[in-house]
Amino acid sequence: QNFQIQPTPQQYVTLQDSLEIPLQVSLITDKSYENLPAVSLVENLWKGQIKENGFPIYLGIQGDKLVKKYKKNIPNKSEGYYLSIEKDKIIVAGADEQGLFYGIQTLAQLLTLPKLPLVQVTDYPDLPYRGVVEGFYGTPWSQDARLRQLEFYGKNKLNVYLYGPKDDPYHSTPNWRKPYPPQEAAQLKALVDKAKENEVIFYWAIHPGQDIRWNTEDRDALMKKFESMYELGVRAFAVFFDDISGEGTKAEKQAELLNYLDDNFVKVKGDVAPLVMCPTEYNKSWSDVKGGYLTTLGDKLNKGIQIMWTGDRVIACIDKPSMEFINPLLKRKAYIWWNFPVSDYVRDHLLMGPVYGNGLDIKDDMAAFVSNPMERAEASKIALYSIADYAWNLESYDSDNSWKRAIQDLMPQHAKYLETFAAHNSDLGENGHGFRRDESVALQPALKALQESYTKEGKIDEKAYLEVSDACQQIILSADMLMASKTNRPLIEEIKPWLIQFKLVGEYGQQVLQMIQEQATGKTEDFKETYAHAQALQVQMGEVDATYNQNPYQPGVKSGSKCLMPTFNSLFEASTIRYNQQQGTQLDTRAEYQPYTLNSDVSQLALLPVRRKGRTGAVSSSNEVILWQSNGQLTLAMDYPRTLGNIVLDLGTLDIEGKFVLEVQTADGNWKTLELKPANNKTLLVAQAGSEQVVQFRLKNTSGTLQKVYFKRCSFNEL
Ligand SMILES: C=CCNC1=N[C@@H]2[C@@H](O)[C@H](O)[C@@H](CO)O[C@@H]2S1
Repeated sequence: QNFQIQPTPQQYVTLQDSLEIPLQVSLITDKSYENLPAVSLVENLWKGQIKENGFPIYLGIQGDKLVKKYKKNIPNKSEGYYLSIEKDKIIVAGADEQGLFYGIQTLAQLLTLPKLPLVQVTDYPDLPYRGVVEGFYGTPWSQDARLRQLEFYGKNKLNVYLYGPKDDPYHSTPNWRKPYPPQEAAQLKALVDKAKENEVIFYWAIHPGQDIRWNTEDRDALMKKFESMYELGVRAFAVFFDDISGEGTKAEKQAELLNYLDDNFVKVKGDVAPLVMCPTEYNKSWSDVKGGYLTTLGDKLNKGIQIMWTGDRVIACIDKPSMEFINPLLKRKAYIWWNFPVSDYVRDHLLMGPVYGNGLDIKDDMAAFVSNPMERAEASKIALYSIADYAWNLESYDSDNSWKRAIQDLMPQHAKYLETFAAHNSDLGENGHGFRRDESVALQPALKALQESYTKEGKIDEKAYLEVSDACQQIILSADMLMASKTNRPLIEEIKPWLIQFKLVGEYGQQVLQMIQEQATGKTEDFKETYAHAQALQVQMGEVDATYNQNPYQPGVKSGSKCLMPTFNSLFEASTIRYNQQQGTQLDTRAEYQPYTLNSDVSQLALLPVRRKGRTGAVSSSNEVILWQSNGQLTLAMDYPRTLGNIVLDLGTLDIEGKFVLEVQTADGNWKTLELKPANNKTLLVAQAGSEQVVQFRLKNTSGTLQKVYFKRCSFNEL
């Protein structure tokens, strides 16, 4: 059968028979359950059709005499359930109340079929905690987006949501000490209630590390803040010490504080979930095992406290070796914070592709698997759907099948169009973490064949040509249909700039195909106009990129950036070069121009992409603390000598005297030092590059020791 339960259940037996969906049902359950989320859910499935003599649905929890005879069928696993749909009754028996809720979520999915299949589902999750940490930099999700998320988590059996948006002032420095104002407090309370309805544990996280003082005053301030959150109904707490520098990074102090909170708040309250903490060294590439930070946490932190971990690098897939490295150090199973589909370091890209690359053999090595998503909440649901699938049943996870079901679930009426869009908007582009994803997978062979046959021999591979031509039509059609969609408007509004860009990519592809066709078949009279049309589309794509989603980090809108655009640009250039050779013309052959090149021996900077916007060049910023070794340097080289105006830097501190030196090399080969002056009361430094033409400039750590700085900005403009 083509219907699949989400997440894939542990055991699913169908009796090859089905049942008309009962119009009226009677709920037979222990009366003390009436306001359980599970019961409210089943009442909503048969709104108003709950009658005494209706079709019997038995709802029970292991231990109730009501489900005594199913004792053996109910899995002895937390959140497990047994669902049996029979000719004359339905039984939903949970190992606990969450399991009962999930059994009904599964029943709800089966009710979307024309008839109810007679099945027996025996199911439970591989991992005890599965969900989402709203932990990204950027615009925090809106209240409505969060309410929709919590409903989505209930449906997909995700049971944790950690509230920790870096840019929420009451979560982080300096206002973490202050209680939420009434309006925000009311909104958080609404989220706590919605989470409860969906059997989701709502974790409220605090991020005090940048300015916390290790004294009783701040410790009490933290207790007080937790108390005020407890009043709002929060029953799960987290403390994040990531992306900070200075006093707050000390492991002993962090452990002391957390143990205090554990002993004097969590254990005292009695109805609060285990504390979760996010360490300062939160990935292997940053950890200095000998330094003892991780082993201090592992040794000193109360055993019940969970410790988060992102894997071998900030952005990395999780596998067995990763877990074998960290668990012994922490002396517990790491609580995985998976940095996907978060895109706060590649903000001009959407990550809509399949979830793949995590080990299927590590269900016993992780305490949790939570995803850090994109600031675009609805668009994140494609990945979150598959993360729910993976975390519930690792061994049976199939990334492509899951991705297709995720898309079907998100836009049932436009699944084909959303799949076309998602397939070509999945890679991150160059980025400081070096993390990449597949893109345009199904079309890659044809794109490659078309590009090779034309750029090498000037010939058209007909089969590839037709396939790419059809794909371009599909792209234009998909973009138009999605932009005009009447369903899931919140998603369409989020991705609209990328849909506009995606349509232009399809149109640009069509013109480029025409260019190579006209050039290869000697129809050169039309070439000039087709060339001009392609250029007009390049200008429009540049406009979209310079208009939407402007932010100080990775501004703009990239679509089809891994395969479609590089292929189309390469064919544009090759056909224009061939045309110029044939006709003796001088048409400009540049499709997309990148005149600046970055080089660095500081590993966290080496891969950072450089972007050009108009006459401004900027190195993509990083959210992290940069370990800039002594004599380490960052250079920006020009393709040819250019006159530069200002060079602007933000290293998170003005105190670079005797630590960093900025120099430029002019066209005559000489180097000269530039004076960096504070630009305003924050941490911006500016230097005038002078009137001479510059070949390259470089920033060097001349302090003789390792420097820990931020890398918030490095930009320059051409005069
Ligand atoms: C285990 C703790 C992870 N803490 C992190 N804080 C940062 C997050 O706030 C970012 O969204 C993410 C992607 O840029 O990078 C690190 S990951």
